[in-house]
Amino acid sequence: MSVSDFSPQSLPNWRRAVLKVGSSLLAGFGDQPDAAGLDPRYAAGLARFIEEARAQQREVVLVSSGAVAAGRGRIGAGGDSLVLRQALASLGQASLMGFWQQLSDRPVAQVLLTHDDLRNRRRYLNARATLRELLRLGTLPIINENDAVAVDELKLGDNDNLAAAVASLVDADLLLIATDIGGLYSAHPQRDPDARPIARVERITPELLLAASGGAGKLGTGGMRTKLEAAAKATAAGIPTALFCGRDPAVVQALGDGRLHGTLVLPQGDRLRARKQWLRHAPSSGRLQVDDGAAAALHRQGASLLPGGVVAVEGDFRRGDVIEVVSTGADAAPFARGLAQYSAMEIGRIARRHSNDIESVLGFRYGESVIHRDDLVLLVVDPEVKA
Ligand SMILES: Nc1ncnc2c1ncn2[C@@H]1O[C@H](COP(=O)(O)OP(=O)(O)O)[C@@H](O)[C@H]1O
Ligand SMILES: N[C@@H](CCC(=O)OP(=O)(O)O)C(=O)O
Repeated sequence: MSVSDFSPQSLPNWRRAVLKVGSSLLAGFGDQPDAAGLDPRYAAGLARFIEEARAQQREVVLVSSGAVAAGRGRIGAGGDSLVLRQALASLGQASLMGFWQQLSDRPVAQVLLTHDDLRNRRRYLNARATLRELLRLGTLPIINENDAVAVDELKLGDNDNLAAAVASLVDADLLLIATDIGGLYSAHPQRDPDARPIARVERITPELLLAASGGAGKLGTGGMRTKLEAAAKATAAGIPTALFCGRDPAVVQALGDGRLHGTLVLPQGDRLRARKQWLRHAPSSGRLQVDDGAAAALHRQGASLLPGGVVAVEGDFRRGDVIEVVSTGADAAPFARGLAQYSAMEIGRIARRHSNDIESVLGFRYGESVIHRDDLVLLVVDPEVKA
């Protein structure tokens, strides 16, 4: 099996990507690994890819495994029980961050998440706001599962699935999964000599999942199966997913030039359409009445709803709920929907106020808008604005 099994194809155009780097690229192969058991021989190329992407005005959120391997390297513990892995992850996480910091020109920022954080609407929005802010500040956010507290139902289980969840969380337009093999094969490539490379996947079928179920490498958690599961989640949200070998400098270099040697899993529909479709049909928990100025701003593509334009609040919704937006006047049919950044009670207090006053009125602030433009969908097109 070699990387040249996968002939090049165009990578979809992207502006924000989530890059997942598995333990198989960070540890377990060095004759002289550093004190934490991590070895930069492959990570350095991936860090360079991230820097070059930033230079092209692209944003990358990194999901990095390797804490357990780093912890093991530090104290040389054998064994594989869950609680030992949790302890090793705690021992290794700081080393993992230090490792990436040494390879990166920009400040790195650690975000540890569990499944629970992503299921809970408020924590989901908070994590999203933090990640957006970290990107705005020009830092490199690095995400890992919060292994010390995550067991069973709290756990996403593997970083491939975590990366897919993060790709939706940050509205990425590409998920990149770097691993130690060229891409997806029709069977376990190290065990089946007839395994064929699969460069393009239109739909993830049960047969494909079965082909990918042969288990992980010696350091990895889920093998190809969890990568395909992650790709299924991301592509269902409209995010194309690329699987490639992070060990081959030529493959990583080509990626920066928009060429993929690996497996591309195609999105099921358009990313924005998938999200907007959801916003359009999710049950709403309340309404905001807005003045003409705000209505006109929302009709112009790209505007968020600011508290100053809100005239009245109806319903008892919470931060993160879907709400409708209506104009004042006789015709009260909603013309937009979106996710509330603040609860009904909070919006009641900041309505008609300038965004700069939010903090002094509420004592805290999640952001300047009551509905962020990324979370807003227009239901009707205003003919005057369109013309
Ligand atoms: N059908 C398949 N195609 C490619 N790799 C497979 C397949 N089935 C199992 N694998 C295994 O999955 C491994 C990659 O997963 P894993 O070890 O979990 O890596 P990582 O640490 O990068 O997440 C490969 O090295 C290979 O041994
Ligand atoms: N959170 C764990 C990684 C779990 C995991 O999914 O590992 P991998 O299959 O190498 O991506 C760690 O940092 O070691």
